[in-house]
Amino acid sequence: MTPMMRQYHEAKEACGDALLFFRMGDFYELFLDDAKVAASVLGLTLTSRDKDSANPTAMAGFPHHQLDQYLQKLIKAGYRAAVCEQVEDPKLAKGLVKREVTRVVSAGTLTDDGMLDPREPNYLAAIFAVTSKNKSKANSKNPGGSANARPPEAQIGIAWAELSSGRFEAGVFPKNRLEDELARINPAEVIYCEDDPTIHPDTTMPWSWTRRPAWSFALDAAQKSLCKQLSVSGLEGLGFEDDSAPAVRAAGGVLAYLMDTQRGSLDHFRTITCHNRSPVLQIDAATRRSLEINRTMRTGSRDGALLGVIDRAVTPMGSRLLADYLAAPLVAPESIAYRADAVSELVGNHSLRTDVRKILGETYDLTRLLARIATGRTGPRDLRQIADTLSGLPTLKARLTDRVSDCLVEIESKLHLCPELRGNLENALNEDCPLSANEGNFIREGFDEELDSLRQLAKGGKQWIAEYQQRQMDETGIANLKVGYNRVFGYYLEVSNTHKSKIPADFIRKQTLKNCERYITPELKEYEEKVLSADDKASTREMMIFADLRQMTHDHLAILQEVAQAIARLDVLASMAEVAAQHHWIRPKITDDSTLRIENGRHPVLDVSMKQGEFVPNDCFQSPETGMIHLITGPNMAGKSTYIRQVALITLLAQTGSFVPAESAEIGIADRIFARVGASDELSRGQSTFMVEMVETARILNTATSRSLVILDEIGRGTSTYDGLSLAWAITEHLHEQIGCRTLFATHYHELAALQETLPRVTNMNVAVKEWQDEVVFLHRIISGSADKSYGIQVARLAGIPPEVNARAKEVLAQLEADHRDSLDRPTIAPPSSRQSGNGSGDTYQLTLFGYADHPLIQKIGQLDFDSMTPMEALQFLQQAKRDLAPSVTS
Ligand SMILES: Nc1ncnc2c1ncn2[C@@H]1O[C@H](COP(=O)(O)OP(=O)(O)OP(=O)(O)O)[C@@H](O)[C@H]1O
Repeated sequence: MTPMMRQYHEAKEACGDALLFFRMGDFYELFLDDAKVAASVLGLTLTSRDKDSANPTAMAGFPHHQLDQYLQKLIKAGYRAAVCEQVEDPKLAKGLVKREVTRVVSAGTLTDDGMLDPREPNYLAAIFAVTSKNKSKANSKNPGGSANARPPEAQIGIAWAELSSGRFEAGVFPKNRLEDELARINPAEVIYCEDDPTIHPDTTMPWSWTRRPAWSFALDAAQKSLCKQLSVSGLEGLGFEDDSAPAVRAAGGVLAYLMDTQRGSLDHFRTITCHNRSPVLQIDAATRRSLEINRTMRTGSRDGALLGVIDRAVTPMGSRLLADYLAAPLVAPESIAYRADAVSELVGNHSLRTDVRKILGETYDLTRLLARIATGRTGPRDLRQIADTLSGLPTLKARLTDRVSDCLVEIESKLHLCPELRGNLENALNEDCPLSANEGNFIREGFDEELDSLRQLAKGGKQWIAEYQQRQMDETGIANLKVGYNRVFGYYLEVSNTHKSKIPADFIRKQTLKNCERYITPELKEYEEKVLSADDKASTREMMIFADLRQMTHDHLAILQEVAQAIARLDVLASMAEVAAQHHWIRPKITDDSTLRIENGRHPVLDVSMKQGEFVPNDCFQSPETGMIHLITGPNMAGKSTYIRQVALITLLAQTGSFVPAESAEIGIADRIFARVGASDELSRGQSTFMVEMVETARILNTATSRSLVILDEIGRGTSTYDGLSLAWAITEHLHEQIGCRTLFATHYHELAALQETLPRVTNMNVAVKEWQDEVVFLHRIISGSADKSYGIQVARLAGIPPEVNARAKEVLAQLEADHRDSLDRPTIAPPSSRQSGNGSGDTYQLTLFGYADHPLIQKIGQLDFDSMTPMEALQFLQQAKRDLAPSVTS
């Protein structure tokens, strides 16, 4: 093995399962199996080293400037990559150039702008489950209560961090909420303990999974490393009490992974937030999908989802924070009011809003710039952008003075101007700076005397060389004599063979090429010395100044992070205000009960995307007094789903502090929102559509509280009509009797309308349509009462079902309806046994699909007196009954 291959294997060993990008001169090379993966995933050409040997080594490579592009492709394909750089100047290296793995890149540890969507956070999450094996360690001081207490709910610690911003949070959650919490965080990568038998990575999820050794989740080590990183003596002060051990272990896992992969400093991780200390509106993964909060269901894109439509943020920081706000709306009325007051002020003050947005629009992504400073990956352009961002702050701060809302006052107080830092950066850096310091020439002329004089010398030297070339041409009479430069000889004079005879005696020949010869002269060498050393000295000096500026900025890290956070918050509030002002949204009244009063509400997405006035507004009034369950019937395409989603989205928006699309709204704070809307295809997860629907419904029935908001769309559709209707019936009863939460249930089972007669808090609603010449006209207006017709066949025609199929469907429908009337006339269904025994009401009600109470046969049976009948008479009665039911039954 060559020394270089030995060096390669050492590096490869240190980076585990990551593919190793090995820097060789101007190329990155991959070897052996890595090369084969790279060839297939990245489309690189597979070649081999030592082709003639018995064991050639597979290799594939690409020019160094294409690194980002290939890293991105590899990470998208679910791989991790380690970058092994040359860490000394090859010119100065004695023997083999020193190389080191400088970072390991994975989906959750991306920081390069080119690989990140500026509007999306990019979290790395770690999960740590409390299993019987590690329970005593995880929760030593709180082993789970007394002997006869119920076994404690299984728990899981989740921590999440963003390398590109320094945001770090952790919390303990019931284990059955794992998927929901991960859906809220929406991480790019999830790490978990390889020894944990209870974690089964679901590879259909949109994040990648990485196994990590158990030691990296050890409690003691986690506590120590977190305290060291955050410069605190204990984690209790940050809200992590004894019962937070799983969260601490998960956070330790995150930190260990970052330290392992980043090798550089993590100075921007300065604190960690304990998630459990500030409860939020709980939204499970299915609801998040159904409501299309971040992504649309069909295309998975941000555009068209709530987030994409209402995002008017002018900075990427604002866009990312808005995503966080929508992912975790608030439940404390005072916190909601704190934000809403600020939105209100910005809505009411047009010029303030416009000015603020204009200044914010000129700032850069301070959060990510600071992360690059902290991790030592910063360049001159980053520093210049920090200076430019700071330069907008005085006007912004001035614009925010004398504000009324506490939130804006707080934001103003956090816009630290950092005049000294700004002055230094502005004075030192050119307006147009290169990305990398190695490119040089970014320090302004006049900033540093020594640098200026070195630059002058270098420039003067080059000029001298040009003059020297001219002089030599004149003196020798060689018109095509040139001064050239290469690394081996430095400066030389090049003369073509045709002029060989004119070479003066003081030219010293250095190299013979095919058509020319190269010479040096003592005079040329003397000047070369000056020029080159001046150039070198100038770049060393420039690097020194750059390092000072970087250090100075690093010293302001904490204060600048506060500024970045303030800018992001202001941007989100101004974005909310902008949408509200543009689309005439109003501030909802937030109450602490379970009322919902929305007058002329609109769907937030359609309200923004449809032309003004096109969307038909609708009311929604729910309260314990006026009814908590709305059963909404109506034809297909009438707008049932739109309506129920609109109510859920208005509630969600209201709890983020935003205004809402309505004429007036009173929203009782919901603790959870559940949406079971539309069939989601989970075949890849091995579940049928009906199964998914039932799993999600089961979860609603098991976890909703009286303060929740539930929206259900056509529950039971994926099975037989009888099964579906029975389930929908029983689910509605359960929601009414046992949970008592606000519920909007859109359904095609018109039979459910009968529930209004016996369940006091059920109200029937339907969506108005008009029939006109066998056509159906959708009015999209929600009115009280239940629908009497489905119009499915008319809607099918609109969808392009061929006329002959449509006509036949009408015939079949007519036949079915006639049969239905003859044989199943007004059946009855008894109320649930619990209700019968519970309140003794014993009500019965009619249901056209069920029971046969009014059937003549049933009535005859009811009139029989068995005591006075002989067995033969009973048999004869049965025979006659069978004959009466002929022909359908007897055949
Ligand atoms: N209030 C409204 N104003 C204007 N257009 C609306 C309104 N509500 C719904 N629509 C339009 O009608 C279409 C159908 O709405 P929606 O999907 O809510 O109907 P639906 O009753 O749930 O239908 P289905 O029973 O077939 O699922 C939507 O695409 C939307 O564009």
